[in-house]
Amino acid sequence: MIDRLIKKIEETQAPIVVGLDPRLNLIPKHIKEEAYEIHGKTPKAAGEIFYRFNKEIIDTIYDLVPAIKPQVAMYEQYGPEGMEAYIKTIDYAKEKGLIVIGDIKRSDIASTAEAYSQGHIGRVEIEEESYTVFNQDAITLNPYLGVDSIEPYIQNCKTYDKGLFILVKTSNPNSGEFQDLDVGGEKLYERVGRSVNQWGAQLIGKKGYSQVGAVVGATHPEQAADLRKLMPRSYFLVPGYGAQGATAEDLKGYFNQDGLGAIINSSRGIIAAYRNEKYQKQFTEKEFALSSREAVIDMKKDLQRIR
Ligand SMILES: O=c1ccn([C@@H]2O[C@H](COP(=O)(O)O)[C@@H](O)[C@H]2O)c(=O)[nH]1
Repeated sequence: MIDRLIKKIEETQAPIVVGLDPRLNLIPKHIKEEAYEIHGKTPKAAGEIFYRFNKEIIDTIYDLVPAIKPQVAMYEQYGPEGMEAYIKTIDYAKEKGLIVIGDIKRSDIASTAEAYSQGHIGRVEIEEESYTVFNQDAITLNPYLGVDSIEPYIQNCKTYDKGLFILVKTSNPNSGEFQDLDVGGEKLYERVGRSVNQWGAQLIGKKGYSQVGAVVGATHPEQAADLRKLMPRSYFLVPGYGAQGATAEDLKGYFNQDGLGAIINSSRGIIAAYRNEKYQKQFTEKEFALSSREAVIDMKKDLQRIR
């Protein structure tokens, strides 16, 4: 996965992942009205709305970026209809050649992690048949339960060429509450970073990076520079740019000298760009996807300044 991701980053010259986090209040009226007319104001309509919205965005940005990151919470809240939209979004993005990072943040004891791993990055078996359910290339995980909770995923990374991004230093304002605690002379996030680096050492790709990467929030540049040194071969998945306030200037220390090592996420900043005055001057609400395209182009230019 990591070599495929790096190849696409090099081809597009865009270390960008577009977060597909649809919310009904961020979706253009015409899409909602058409779905409500057919399905009523139901979870079925929500699923249809999300898929149509995502598809139009994917169609408009797939040539510019290497990857998308659907956030499972947005879909899961609507039950099976929401999850159907999640799966359809993944499959469509893959058809368009995009790498898909499922933001699922799972964590559980090994025997349960095994089931998550099979469903999300492996294959599930039903008697003598086996199926791919969620065809993601990589997923996000929470490391709180320790290495035995991560091992079932590492096995599937080897078998199926998949990737992991493990929470190391998250972007939220209270991330320091536990992650910055001193644990024997270092911060907890540093301790986790060392472990992630070690877990990934067995999965280094041709380009020198591991299939096991880290989530490092764009809102903590000092900690990121520290982690960059501790975990030179881990790819960083970096949320927090745009809507959460981080800027390109904050991101310099997330990349290695080779210009690689980080992929920056923007979700609301791209999918809701049509509500931004800057793009409203060029495009109508019905042309929301063109606003998203323009926002990706602007983000790419912004990141080029610091790489
Ligand atoms: O530390 C983290 C880990 C994950 N996220 C996720 O990234 C996106 C950010 O969305 P924006 O709209 O660009 O703020 C969202 O899916 C989060 O769940 C994060 O923000 N921070």
